[in-house]
Amino acid sequence: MPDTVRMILVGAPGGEFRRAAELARDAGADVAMADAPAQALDLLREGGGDMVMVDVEADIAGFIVSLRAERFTIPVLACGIQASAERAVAAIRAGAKDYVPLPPQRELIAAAIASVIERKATVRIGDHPVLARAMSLATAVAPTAAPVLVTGEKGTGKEVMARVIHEASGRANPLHVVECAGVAADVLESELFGHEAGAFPGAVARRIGRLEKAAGGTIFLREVGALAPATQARLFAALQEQCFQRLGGDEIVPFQARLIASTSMDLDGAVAAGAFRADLLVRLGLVRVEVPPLRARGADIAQLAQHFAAQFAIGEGVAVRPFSDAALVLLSRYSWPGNIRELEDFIHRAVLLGQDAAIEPHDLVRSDGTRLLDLELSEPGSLQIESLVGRTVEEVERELILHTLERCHGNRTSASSILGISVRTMRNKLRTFIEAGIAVAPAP
Ligand SMILES: Nc1ncnc2c1ncn2[C@@H]1O[C@H](COP(=O)(O)OP(=O)(O)OP(=O)(O)O)[C@@H](O)[C@H]1O
Repeated sequence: MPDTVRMILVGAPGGEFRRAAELARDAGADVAMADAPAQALDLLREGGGDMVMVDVEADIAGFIVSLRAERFTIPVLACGIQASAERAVAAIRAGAKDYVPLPPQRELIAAAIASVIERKATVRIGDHPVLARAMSLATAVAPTAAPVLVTGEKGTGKEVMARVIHEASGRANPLHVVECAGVAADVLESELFGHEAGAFPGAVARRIGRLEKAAGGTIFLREVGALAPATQARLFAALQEQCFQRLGGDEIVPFQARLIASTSMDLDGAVAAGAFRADLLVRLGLVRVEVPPLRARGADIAQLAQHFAAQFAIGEGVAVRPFSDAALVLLSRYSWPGNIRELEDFIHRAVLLGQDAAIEPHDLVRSDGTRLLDLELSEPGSLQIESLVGRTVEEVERELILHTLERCHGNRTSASSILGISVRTMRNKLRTFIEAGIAVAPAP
């Protein structure tokens, strides 16, 4: 089932608010109506939510204080019928993300939903053998209940892979995405496990956590390596016992969600450094799916670029333009440290800025204006076999490993995936290089 955005709309039922709810539903949101902020809080505690839209005449400041006290981190939008500029500004000062005037305009409601919730594409572009290997493992494991750890550099498509697994699993409940990085440990614990009234000073009522809500579906923990030690311990116990308790509660809640976690960190290294629990890693990583970096995906780069160019051109209402051959060669020579997300951004700018009939090399620029042409690029063309003649296999292998590792910014897992060797073999080789006094790119 595709992911939906759950929106709580707070305002007097009927009239413009009902129309706003209809438009939000048309834009793909699952909308629940509440008469007042207190009822919205009840809805959130029971069923959660992704965004709230509140009548500017309501006590938005008080509502936002309650949300924070109960550790809800969802965005709030203000809306109103002919509200004064002062009221709209006051709502934004109180913490609302934006103000949407009513009567509602279809485009504004759709844009509000899209701007607050970055909806992730489930479309999967690319058929490079390295990706195909990862994909066939992902789909083979999809129908089972086994936890899956999706690894790979930032922006490679780990969340897209999690969605592929979820959709292939045929589970009815949608995918619940929980961001683990950059979220305070106590907020994340409430988000995951829920809490009972009185569990902590702001907990005025019971809240159902994501693990409970995702029963029968899939919970996706983004950047699981960022979990605080206490949360790691709680999650391990929940996986081990197949049940957990809400914070401050005694009731035993069964763990009925399929767990997928992602990481761009070297979690084996984090275990060795004592920053991540070894037993939790064993549980999470029962099956590991490695998403390859974009630079290792050959012709997929052009395919993805063409897909994004068409998608952005349609979105921006401009003509879809092809890439010149020179632009495609250029894209294939860059190392894409930010992977698909970086490619997406480059193509978006090219679509907006380009003036020619085709997208040309000079249209490919970074956000700071630096041209892709001026960035560090690999040599064009195929492997220079001639230059290898006269060298030993051992020397060539060593250089290949060291160069690949450098291109992967020291990421052992990515480099071994590109080279088609196990991480263990990679580590053993690197150890022998270091012992021989050869410099090796440090792990990120
Ligand atoms: N195969 C694909 N086809 C089309 N778009 C893709 C594909 N894979 C990834 N993307 C797009 O690339 C961007 C990054 O993907 P995603 O968020 O899944 O990466 P990630 O590895 O989870 O990122 P992070 O490490 O930052 O959490 C998204 O906008 C996504 O839609």
